[in-house]
Amino acid sequence: MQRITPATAADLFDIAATRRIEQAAAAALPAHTLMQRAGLAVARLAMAIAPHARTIWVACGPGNNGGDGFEAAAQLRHRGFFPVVTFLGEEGRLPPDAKASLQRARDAGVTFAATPPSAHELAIDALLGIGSTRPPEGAMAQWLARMHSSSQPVLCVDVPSGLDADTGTLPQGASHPRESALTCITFLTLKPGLFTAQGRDAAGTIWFDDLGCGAFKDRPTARIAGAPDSQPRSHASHKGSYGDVAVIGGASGMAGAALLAGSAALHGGAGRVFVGLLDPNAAPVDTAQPELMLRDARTLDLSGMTAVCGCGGGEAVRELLPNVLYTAAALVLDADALNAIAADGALQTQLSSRGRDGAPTVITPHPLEAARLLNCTVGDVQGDRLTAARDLAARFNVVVVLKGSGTVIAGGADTLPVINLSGNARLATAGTGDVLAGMIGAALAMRKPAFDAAREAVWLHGRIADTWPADAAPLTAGALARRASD
Ligand SMILES: NC(=O)C1=CN([C@@H]2O[C@H](COP(=O)(O)OP(=O)(O)OC[C@H]3O[C@@H](n4cnc5c(N)ncnc54)[C@H](OP(=O)(O)O)[C@@H]3O)[C@@H](O)[C@H]2O)[C@@H](O)CC1
Ligand SMILES: [K+]
Repeated sequence: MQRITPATAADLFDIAATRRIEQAAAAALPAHTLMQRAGLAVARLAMAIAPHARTIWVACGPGNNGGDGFEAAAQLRHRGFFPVVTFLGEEGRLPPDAKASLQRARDAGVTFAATPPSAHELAIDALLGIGSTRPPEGAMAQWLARMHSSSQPVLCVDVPSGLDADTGTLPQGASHPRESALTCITFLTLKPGLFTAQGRDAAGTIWFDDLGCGAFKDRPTARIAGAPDSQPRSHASHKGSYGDVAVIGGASGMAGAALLAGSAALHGGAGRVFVGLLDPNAAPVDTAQPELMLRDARTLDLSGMTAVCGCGGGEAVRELLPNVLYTAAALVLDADALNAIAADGALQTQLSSRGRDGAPTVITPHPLEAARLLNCTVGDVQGDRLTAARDLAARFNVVVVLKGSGTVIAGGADTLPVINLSGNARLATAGTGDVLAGMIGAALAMRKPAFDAAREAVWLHGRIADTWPADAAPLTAGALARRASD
């Protein structure tokens, strides 16, 4: 059993691949072995979470997820605990594994009840796993709401019931659990939906158990990539070794966004950082960051530079985009640059031919910007973030950083997308996106391949938030930028 952390590197498998893997694993073992192992793993984790529990409520559904619950209840009873099982299903329609485990729970002397116990110290959610086909309703929805409104911990079996294990979406109106009390133990494969969209909030702390089946020979859907390797700088290097970044943005009243991106590029390790401001009346120097070389955006020659374009760009950035797309040696497009491209077919054509020509290009949309670029709704993007990121990457021949909970980094068809696990809600504050764009710019300027530059910067950006002291002042974008070298 392994706890999944932001530093974990592993492949993710969708439901279809998980089914194939489960079939192959089951065929290689005596009947019911997988479910017995799954139930034992649930019981062990339950005992670790609530070692002094008097009552453990095990809510079991109509399929094999419920079977895992019966099996866990049997194992808990054997160890002196008092599980109370509530079962929502028909015994006659249970799959064979679950039926066998139901009998094992009965044989172990587990208590069965028609309604949840009046009090419990731990709830085990074994209602639905990867076989969820529709939103939970009636008693199932009520039981889930009851678990999630209780102050007692919840242990989800395989996936939180109702969560789409491929996309991480929860049915509309699903009760929203509190992360602190949530644990999920998932079996055989790590599923992408646990790590993006609503998955992270719904699952809480995630544990993985391969049920003794080892590594799998199936095509992963995506992966979690863990911490990037740190590469020490060689002693015989100089500022030219780390490249030039030019931030293009900061229209009237929005200079701060461009300065934040510049600061992040600087602290992220770029050799020299120019900030090309779009506001002709902008101050000629940032006295707080004199290392930043402030220029009029229209005067910068971007050939040989990495441009970070769009931060605080307003409408003004639009007129510069044809030149930026044409000349920048490497490019990060953010915010207003993306909005301008979404509204202009000619810029879209230019962007995709730039990518086709092999010029390193990263776009960093949040879901609304992604929806504009894909000409769909935010709901469509959030309903399947992996597909949205892959579609954008394919359409524009770029590396895509689709921001949000479980940021997705997608590249070409032969690159497995990555879901990033570092970061938290401290990043939900103005300017953190500008900082990310600057950090990616610094990594590109150091001539890292675009996908690696994006993945590493996203991870580091999140890690700063994860390591921000709980008792410190709130994390501001300025402070985030200054720690970009961490
Ligand atoms: N076999 C093994 O040894 C192992 C199995 N494992 C475990 O099996 C799980 C997969 O089992 P599974 O395929 O039976 O699917 P599961 O999620 O239990 O649900 C299917 C049932 O729910 C029903 N249903 C669907 N939605 C519903 C709703 N909203 N409200 C009410 N009912 C709803 C659906 O009915 P139907 O849609 O057909 O009407 C069907 O009856 C997997 O996640 C893991 O926990 C692992 O431990 C490895 C070892
Ligand atoms: K479940």
